[in-house]
Amino acid sequence: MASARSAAVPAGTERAFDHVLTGVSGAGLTPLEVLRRLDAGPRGLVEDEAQRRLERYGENAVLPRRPAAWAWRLLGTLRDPFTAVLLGLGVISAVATSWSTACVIAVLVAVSCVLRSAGEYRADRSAASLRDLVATTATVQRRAAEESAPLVREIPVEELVPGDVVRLGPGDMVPADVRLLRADGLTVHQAALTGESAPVSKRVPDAPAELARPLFDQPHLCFAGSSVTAGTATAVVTATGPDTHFASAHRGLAGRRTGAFDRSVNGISWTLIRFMLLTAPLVLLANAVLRGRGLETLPFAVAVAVGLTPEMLPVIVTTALARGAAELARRVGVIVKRLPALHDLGAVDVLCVDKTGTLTRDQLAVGCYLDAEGRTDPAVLHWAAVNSLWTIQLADVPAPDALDEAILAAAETEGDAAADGHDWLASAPARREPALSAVRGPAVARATFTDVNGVDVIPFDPVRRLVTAVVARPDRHGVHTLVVKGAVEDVLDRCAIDEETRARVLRLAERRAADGLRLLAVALADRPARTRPYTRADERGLTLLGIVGLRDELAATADDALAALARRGVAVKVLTGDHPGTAARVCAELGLAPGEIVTGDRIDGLDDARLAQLAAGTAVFARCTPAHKARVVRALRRGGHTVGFLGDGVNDVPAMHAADVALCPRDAVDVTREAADVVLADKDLTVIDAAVAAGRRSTGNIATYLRIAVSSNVGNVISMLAAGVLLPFLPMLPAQVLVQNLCFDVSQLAFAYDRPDAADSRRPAVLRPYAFSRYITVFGLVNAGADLATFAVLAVFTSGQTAFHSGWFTENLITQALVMLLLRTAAGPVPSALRWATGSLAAIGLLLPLSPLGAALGLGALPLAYYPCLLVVLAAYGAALAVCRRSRLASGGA
Ligand SMILES: Nc1ncnc2c1ncn2[C@@H]1O[C@H](COP(=O)(O)OP(=O)(O)OP(=O)(O)O)[C@@H](O)[C@H]1O
Ligand SMILES: [Mg+2]
Repeated sequence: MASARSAAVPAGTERAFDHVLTGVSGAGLTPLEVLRRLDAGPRGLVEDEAQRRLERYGENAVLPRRPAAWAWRLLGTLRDPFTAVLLGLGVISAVATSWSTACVIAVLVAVSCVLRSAGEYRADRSAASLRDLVATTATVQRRAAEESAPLVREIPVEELVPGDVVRLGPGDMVPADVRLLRADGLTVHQAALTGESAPVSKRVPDAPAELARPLFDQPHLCFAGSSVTAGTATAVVTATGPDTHFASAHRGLAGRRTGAFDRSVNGISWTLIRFMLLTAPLVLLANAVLRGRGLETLPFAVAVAVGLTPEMLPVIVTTALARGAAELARRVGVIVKRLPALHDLGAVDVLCVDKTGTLTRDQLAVGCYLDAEGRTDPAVLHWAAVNSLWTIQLADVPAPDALDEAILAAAETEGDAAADGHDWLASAPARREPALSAVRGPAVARATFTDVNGVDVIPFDPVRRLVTAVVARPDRHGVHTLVVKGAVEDVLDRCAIDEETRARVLRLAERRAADGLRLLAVALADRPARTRPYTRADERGLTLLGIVGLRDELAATADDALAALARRGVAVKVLTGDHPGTAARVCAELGLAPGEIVTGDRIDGLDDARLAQLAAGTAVFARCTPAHKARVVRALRRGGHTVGFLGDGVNDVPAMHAADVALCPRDAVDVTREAADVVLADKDLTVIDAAVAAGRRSTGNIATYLRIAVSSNVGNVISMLAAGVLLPFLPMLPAQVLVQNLCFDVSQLAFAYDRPDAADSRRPAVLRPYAFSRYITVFGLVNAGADLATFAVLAVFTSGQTAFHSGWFTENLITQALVMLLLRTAAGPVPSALRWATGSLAAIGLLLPLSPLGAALGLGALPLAYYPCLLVVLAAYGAALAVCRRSRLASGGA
């Protein structure tokens, strides 16, 4: 595969370590040789050298972090379907040599593109600054100077350079392409590169023969874009940023999942475009059949079609979402990393959460330690502590784990209390291990044991649900002791016990779990000492010691948050890896009726359709592996729900990817934060309610725009068709139609600043194309009625097309302003943006026909007698709107 990599590097590019890269993956170099070729060492780069390399090779980012240039942004907006349709119509007008229409369409396209790129630029900038707040870091080992001791510290991922020595632990993103120097039980998830969903194990290979495998299967290489699911490692960076395999595979691809937002906005856009494409032939046909007009009506038909296009939709959407996101960040510290996720959040009707650290505080305290008979036995706690201690000690990156922390703290207290009774816990002096004391603080460091020595670790993973520490005991020469702790069922599966004992221990666990305790079983096995590493295959034939029970406090605001979500019509489901009994108790305490609890094994036995059925009616899923969680989420989505997932662990990542919108607390591990669309300021769950409400408000504003824009456009088309047939001339000149349309569009931007009715955010808000249809029909007809009344007035008071055009133009703009004020959903005071917009519309409507610009457009002054009559028509129109709204004749919408 060496050739594959070298082939990917363009010839003649002087990238830093091409020679090394090819060598690294192919030639079976030893770690030391790799380091030498990278001009690096196992102790890490010197800071100055790292700085030089950063300047030379650039930031370690796949895409440049600078916002795109203006020209690119403008070009990008041309790709949107509305703009494309407008441009198409412009070309048709040009071909028909209707130059004025073509020019006005060009102006329209330009205005909408400029507005749109300005809106997107602002939105991108604020989203980027929000994202920076939750950016991921890499653990790097560097030295201040050549002779200084190496220092392990966190740096922004972008500052990594080739030759850097990095540490990897569970929950880390692999920050660049790296070559492993040392690895311990490392498994990584490389789905982003290979599409393979199961994690693969990585290690420093024993035999060079293994290096002949395909690139991504090579055991000693890890790649940017993958993440660590279990185990730890130390590695040297071989390629960064655009040189990584991830970058070459994803060049130009956004690679995001499509959520509810993309589906609904795309759906609406295409419905409208289809409708619009139908209008032009209809206008042509009506004029041809009833008036015998020919192709000379083409520019008019085109203008009517353009008038129907809500080309400001993308601008409104971006502005409304960006405003919502900025407000959330300011008010409750919730960070929306991807704007459409805010809409999806408002649409969520099922929120799945994990238990520990989400519903509970993840501040555990040991509640009991029992032998297999249910009697208190300090030896159980002791061995659990030995396991915790060495799991932490032997990891390259000590990963904080509340469970292990609690066990060590309890063991220390127990040791102090029984200092003379038990000799299993040495009191002092403690052997302070730098890695541990750095992470844990003094309390844990004191609990170090002097009588056992860690040899190896088989790290925890959420599928196996257990962790093994291998230790050597001073009193047993030539023997290694495997200390295993983990989920009761999974440890029992690996113990040499009879069915009866197994059943008894399971019952004991059941009883304790019903008290809400988290349970771990502890087991031992002696093996002849060896130097070969221990593997999962060694975890069998164990002797059961007993179980440790840990208590976890409920999160302070969890019950309030769940109640608030229920009021908003969001069903909460718990997906946990824990014991069903523990999960049931926690849910009951939170007032969440657990009902029947479904376990992971049961999920395995169901096909997708049956699972979808079951999932809809189940509130708690226990003993779930990461894959189970993801399957449940997918099943719920298939059942028509919009699903959010809130989790904080590596084991939640697959489910987060499967959900419409993924949430995590700010202190979650890197992969989880990377997978999340929405990052919560802290573990206070009540902010989710605020976020959901903000999402629904943004969606509400977009829906208001759509309802009003589309219904008045529909009204206009009906009037145009009617007038076209009734009049001996065109009811409006193409340029007039387009100018009027431009005024409508720009004024409607104000809806992004409205605050919709609170009642609107009481249920999940989804934009559905067909939900608007009744509303649009009713108000479209009322609008057309006002136009026809105006035609009658004009017929009485005026003659000639200029006066007719002017009269209708004035009426149209003022009715539009009325509609905007009367049909907005909010009951509160009119925001100033909307006051300005409607005021300006009315002013333009009244004054433009009198101005020189009006004259250029073919408009002119109107007889004074027209105005009082117009007032009567407007009053009647306003009254009709109010009646329709009140009678809920036209309910529907978002
Ligand atoms: N450090 C550990 N050592 C041993 N066993 C553990 C450890 N952490 C978790 N387990 C076991 O693995 C099971 C699943 O843990 P995991 O962290 O995967 O659960 P989860 O899905 O995150 O659940 P939760 O909803 O409680 O967060 C736990 O119930 C426990 O029995
Ligand atoms: Mg968890």
